[in-house]
Amino acid sequence: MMESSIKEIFYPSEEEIKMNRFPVALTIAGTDPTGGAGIQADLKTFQELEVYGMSILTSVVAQNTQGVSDIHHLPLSMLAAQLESVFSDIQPHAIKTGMIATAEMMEIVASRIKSKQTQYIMDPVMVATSGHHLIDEQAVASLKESLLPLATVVTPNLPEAEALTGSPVKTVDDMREAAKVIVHDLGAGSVVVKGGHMEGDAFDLFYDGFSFHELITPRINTRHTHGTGCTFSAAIAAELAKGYTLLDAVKTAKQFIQLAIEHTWGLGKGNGPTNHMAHRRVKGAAKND
Ligand SMILES: Nc1ncnc2c1ncn2[C@@H]1O[C@H](COP(=O)(O)OP(=O)(O)OP(=O)(O)O)[C@@H](O)[C@H]1O
Ligand SMILES: Cc1ncc(COP(=O)(O)O)c(N)n1
Repeated sequence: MMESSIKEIFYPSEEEIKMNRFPVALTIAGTDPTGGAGIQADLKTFQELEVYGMSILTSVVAQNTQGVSDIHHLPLSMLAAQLESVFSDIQPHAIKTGMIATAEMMEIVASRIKSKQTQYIMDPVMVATSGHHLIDEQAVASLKESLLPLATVVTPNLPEAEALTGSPVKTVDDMREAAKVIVHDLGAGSVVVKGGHMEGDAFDLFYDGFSFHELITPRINTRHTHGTGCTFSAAIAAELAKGYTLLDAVKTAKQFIQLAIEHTWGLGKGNGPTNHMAHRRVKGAAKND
């Protein structure tokens, strides 16, 4: 009895194996030794959403809930070698990129993603919550020209939307304008402009090039929002890897991050990480409402 129940829970069905549709997601990002952001947060999120996670490191970051103390960018040859290791063996159904600090790194990643028919989620990580810059100034141009046009969806917060569009993004109207520029001028397939940095409700705006969808949840009054953007975009990647539509994936990711923030453990002396397991506590949480 025990044997069969374990098998049911942890192993894909014969059907899933046959269909080769055991969902696989890949994150290409930096690290966070305290586990709240970067590839650590991405892999936790993939796993919680029952997607097999793979990860490629771009930079090793010495950071915690109080800030970033040092960053080591991996040699370009190591980035290329990791990409070859993965793509020569296991094909992901969705690829997510987070922190990619230099233009050279972005060009290497873009050349591999371009050759893939896969969903690509770009989290345009630029500045950590602590204020530390995680990307070179000149890399922003490469992010816009090489990576962004490949994205199925891009998930800028307000400062990142400003950096991408060159215009202030402070109000909902600004968010709408920025969303149109990011899709129609910069070439992203779709965009979620995240309103975590605004006052009032946690208001995100999803734009797919045709219609706007407002995703609004009550703002949680907490300082523990380290890695919220990483976790949110990783959740979108997981849901797309499972075959859900873009709108359903974004809705599920919104629910996931809301619970992760609401049930934070408050770890660390600064801005603590979210609780990637929180969704398990909500019995029968709707997958997509
Ligand atoms: N205090 C909060 N309460 C509820 N939702 C929040 C809160 N802060 C952020 N969010 C939500 O978390 C998600 C991530 O948005 P946010 O603006 O924090 O991204 P970010 O700045 O890129 O995150 P980070 O840089 O910390 O990884 C969005 O869905 C946003 O609405
Ligand atoms: C490797 C990595 N990627 C992304 C972030 C942004 O997260 P936050 O804005 O919460 O610091 C980070 N701090 N570290």
